[in-house]
Amino acid sequence: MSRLFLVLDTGAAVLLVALLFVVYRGRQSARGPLPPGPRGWPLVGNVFDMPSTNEWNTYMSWGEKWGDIVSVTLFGQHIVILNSVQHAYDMFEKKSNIYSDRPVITMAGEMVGWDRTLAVLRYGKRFRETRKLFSQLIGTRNHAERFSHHLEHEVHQFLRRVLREPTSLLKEVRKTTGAVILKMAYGYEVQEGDDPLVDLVDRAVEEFSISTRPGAFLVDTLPVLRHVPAWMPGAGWKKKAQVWADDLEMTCNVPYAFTQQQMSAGTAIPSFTSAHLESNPDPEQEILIKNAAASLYSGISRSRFSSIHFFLAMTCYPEAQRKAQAEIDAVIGNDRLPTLADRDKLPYVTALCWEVLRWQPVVPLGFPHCPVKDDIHAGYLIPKGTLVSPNIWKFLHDPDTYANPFDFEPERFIASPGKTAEKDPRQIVFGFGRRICPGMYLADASLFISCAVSLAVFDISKVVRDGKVIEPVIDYTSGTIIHPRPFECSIKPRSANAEVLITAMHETREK
Ligand code: HEM
Repeated sequence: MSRLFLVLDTGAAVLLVALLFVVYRGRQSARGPLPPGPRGWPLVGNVFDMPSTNEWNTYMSWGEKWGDIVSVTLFGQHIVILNSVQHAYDMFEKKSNIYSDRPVITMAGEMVGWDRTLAVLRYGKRFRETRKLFSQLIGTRNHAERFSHHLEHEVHQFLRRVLREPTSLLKEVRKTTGAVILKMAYGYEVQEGDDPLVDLVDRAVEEFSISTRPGAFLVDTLPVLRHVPAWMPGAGWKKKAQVWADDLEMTCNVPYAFTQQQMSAGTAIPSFTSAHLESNPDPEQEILIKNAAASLYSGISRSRFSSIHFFLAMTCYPEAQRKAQAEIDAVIGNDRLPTLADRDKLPYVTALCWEVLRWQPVVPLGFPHCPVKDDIHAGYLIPKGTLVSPNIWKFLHDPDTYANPFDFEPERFIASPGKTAEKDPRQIVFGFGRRICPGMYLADASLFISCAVSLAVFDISKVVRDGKVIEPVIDYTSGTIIHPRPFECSIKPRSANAEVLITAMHETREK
């Protein structure tokens, strides 16, 4: 008897699900068809189709099968992937009044607390206020250039440390990007050796990257799970969320308190926080300033990983490296280092930096934009709240835009008789519309200066061990922000003169 009930119950449940599915599909078609995509299952949708590594490749192959706008669902959440940059411009820029919101991310945003920072903030008054503060610091090319001495100083420190310890490249890149942001945001000068604040910020940034990784936490798809008690077996992620929330809280408060204390002592170095605290001491503003300063952190990892991509590219493509060095030698000579002001005189080095951005974009799928209301785009229904992800990686490897897209060829950005330059990748790599990366000028300037001075003084090559050349494996992590897995490279001064130059730059600054 009980088996009969079980069969009836199961049968009824299946019938109900099927009915809901038909009604649901019917409702969709009444409003317009959703973009095509792999066929999912009732209720769970495309759970079994979603890739867990190199997502951008799978999405690109879906594009070849279903077209430039592909849609899937996960437990009822619509996800749209754009495989043509034109759709990204048409939706995020031309219809920016609709497509400027962000999705609610339960784990990273609500539970850890990153929703106080710009990248995760929903569109609205708070977003506009934070973005405005942010833009006042680094929103234009002029702002970035105003920081050129600071950028150059940190990069010279980087050269000196790498000269001393060439095998600790990753650690030194981390320290340099941390130092740039901490000084700009708080007027904090990092210490020699390990710096507690760089370590703290680094930890929080790593946790940001893990917690915003699409699909990393089931609670993002089923938000009701956030009410599961932390003691329940399998709820270890809740403890993790608490530890990460504490780290983020400290990352916001500790450097902020440092600036306040320096200001009271009259010893503060001018910074984003000190400037805003002086002009706006009211407590409501204090939270805004704290959150805007903390928003700077989330950008650190992107700048950092572009520098790592540069070292990987130079290890793999010695020909491009030689051409860039020849340009620096001819234009700058050997008795000084290039500066940001030399950029216009170094077109090949500039093109090489653009190619680093294009070759392996650090944010391959951008951050999702969400429409605030239903939209009909290219004849398809894009329901309110859909996660719309631009496949930036595909845009930058589209053979219609870039010839031989998988090769590393800086020349593609230099026009020559009978050949026009290919599209500037900065029009793609930094995202779109009202959510375009506000750190782009700073990122662009930092990448140029760190590439130019590194090329001026170092030879970067493959490691040779026991007479055998070690080929670096080009393999990437997954997630919102990606970076290459550890690889070996040899970094040596180009000449005795280069070595003198690195030391001299440091000593001149110290006097
Ligand atoms: C090569 C380096 C960088 C790349 C490739 C990059 C790329 C991006 C992309 C693709 C987005 C999403 C844009 C969109 O939603 O359409 C973004 C957003 C953002 N970036 Fe960057 N970024 C870089 C460096 C930086 C730096 C150095 C900072 C800060 C110092 C920064 C701060 C931000 C912030 C705060 C957002 C969120 C903006 C918003 O949601 O309104 N980024 N970035």
